[in-house]
Amino acid sequence: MNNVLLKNSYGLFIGGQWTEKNEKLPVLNKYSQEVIAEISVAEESDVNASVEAAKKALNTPFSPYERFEVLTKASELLLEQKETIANVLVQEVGKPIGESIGEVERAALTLEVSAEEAKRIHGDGVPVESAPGSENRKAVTMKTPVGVVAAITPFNVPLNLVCHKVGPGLAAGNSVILKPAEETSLSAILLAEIFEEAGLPSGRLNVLTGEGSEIGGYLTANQEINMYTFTGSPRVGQLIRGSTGIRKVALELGNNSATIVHRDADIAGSAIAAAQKSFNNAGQVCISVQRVFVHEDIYELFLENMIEATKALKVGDPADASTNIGPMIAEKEAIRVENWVNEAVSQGAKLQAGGKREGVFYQPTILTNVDPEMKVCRNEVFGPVVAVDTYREEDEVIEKVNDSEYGLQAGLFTNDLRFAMKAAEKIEVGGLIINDTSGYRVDHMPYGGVKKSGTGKEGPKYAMEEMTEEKLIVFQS
Ligand SMILES: NC(=O)c1ccc[n+]([C@@H]2O[C@H](COP(=O)([O-])OP(=O)(O)OC[C@H]3O[C@@H](n4cnc5c(N)ncnc54)[C@H](O)[C@@H]3O)[C@@H](O)[C@H]2O)c1
Ligand SMILES: O=C[C@H](O)CS(=O)(=O)O
Repeated sequence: MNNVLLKNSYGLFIGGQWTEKNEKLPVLNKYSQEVIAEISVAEESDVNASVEAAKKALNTPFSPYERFEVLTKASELLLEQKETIANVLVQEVGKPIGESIGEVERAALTLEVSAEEAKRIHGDGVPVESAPGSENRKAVTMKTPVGVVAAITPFNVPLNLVCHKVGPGLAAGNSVILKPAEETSLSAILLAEIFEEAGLPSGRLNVLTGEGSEIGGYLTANQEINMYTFTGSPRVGQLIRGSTGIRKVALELGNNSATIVHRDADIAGSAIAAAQKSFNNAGQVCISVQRVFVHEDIYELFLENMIEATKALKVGDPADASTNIGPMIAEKEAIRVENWVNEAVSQGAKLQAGGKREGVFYQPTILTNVDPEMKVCRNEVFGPVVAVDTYREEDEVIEKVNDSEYGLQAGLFTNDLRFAMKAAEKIEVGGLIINDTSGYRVDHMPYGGVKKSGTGKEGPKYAMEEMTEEKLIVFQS
């Protein structure tokens, strides 16, 4: 694979200007651990300057059709640079090249859908005249931008999850201040360059890089920001919720996703799907399959198939097209996963595949004989580990799935419509995927969790609901 021609260092993007700072953070190639570029570290004054630039930009009209044009152009430019940007994802995330190309394609689609939604923003007619005494009135609602939106994003899907905030944010008529994850900020910076080229008015998108704990504090303290949209860990999500008062907050947080494989399921198909969705992006996906519940009648055969599919996965250089699983984001994360698996084994779990770490790599790992209180079941692993358990009764498995503080998505393999309907009613998640795993997502669908998995929905149309205010206008004649 060709090396991308990245610059040595990148600046902040504020009010349409790129500003280099003296203080820098390195971005590592997660496979080689070499520095690929440096990013500037924003200070409080930069945060405040970006808020001023964002507010100023709101004073210049930016019509829905203009937003449509800019977002469409950005989507096209992203696709034109697909290979280059995928190459950056390979390096900064350690994501295998096939998946990285897939992420760029999805990101372009997210922007395209956002562009389309920009033309569909509309309010409603409200029949106030039907209330006694209001016969001489008429009312409509208008959707107005919330104003300045701060978007804070995680390391694992650093381009598409940024597009899920910037796309709807701009489409809804807002200005956006983006704070991408420090480990993987380069793709977000390249996206800002693309928006510049696409003709986005100055100040509508600002990018601040640096340590989240510091910049996050400056962002939440700034009272001129109208809304926060955050994707990341529940810990940080709670911090943001706790420090933003009555302002709007959308939170897309973690999960320990479950998938049920019922006795009538396609055993081989579900086992292959579960293996793929447990381990893609080294399990660093919020809807990654972490807990599988298999009906007792098919358990042995399912497990055999899943172990075979898992052992066929190749771990290695993410730039190599034959690689399925690359490095984790950092060695300390691989060590954490290793500790959790070792602890589970010491508590009685059985290793069916994997269980070994080599530096920043952790092998795809299947555990059985698990207990719900083990960390690998109770917590979010965010690594290539899956716990496979059994069940006998429908109500029992629904209870097992719901025995979680999270509730983002779940999967259920069955052709039994009655069970599927019951599961749809009883399973506590934002999305239930029938005949596929928890790991299914297309970018225009409503996506978001219940319980500790967050509040608010993404998918451009749904995110734009969150990023607009519904204003009522009443006319009296
Ligand atoms: N629900 C979803 O759609 C979704 C998608 C992807 C990832 N995630 C979750 O994200 C987590 C993994 O990502 P991560 O490790 O990058 O998460 P993280 O919470 O550590 O970081 C996310 C972002 O928050 C910033 N940040 C850190 N401290 C902050 C603070 N005090 N105030 C404000 N911002 C701060 C970081 O710099 C980063 O940009 C997992 O829990 C995963 O499930 C959820
Ligand atoms: O990590 C969670 C992501 O939202 C999943 S996806 O990449 O959007 O499918």
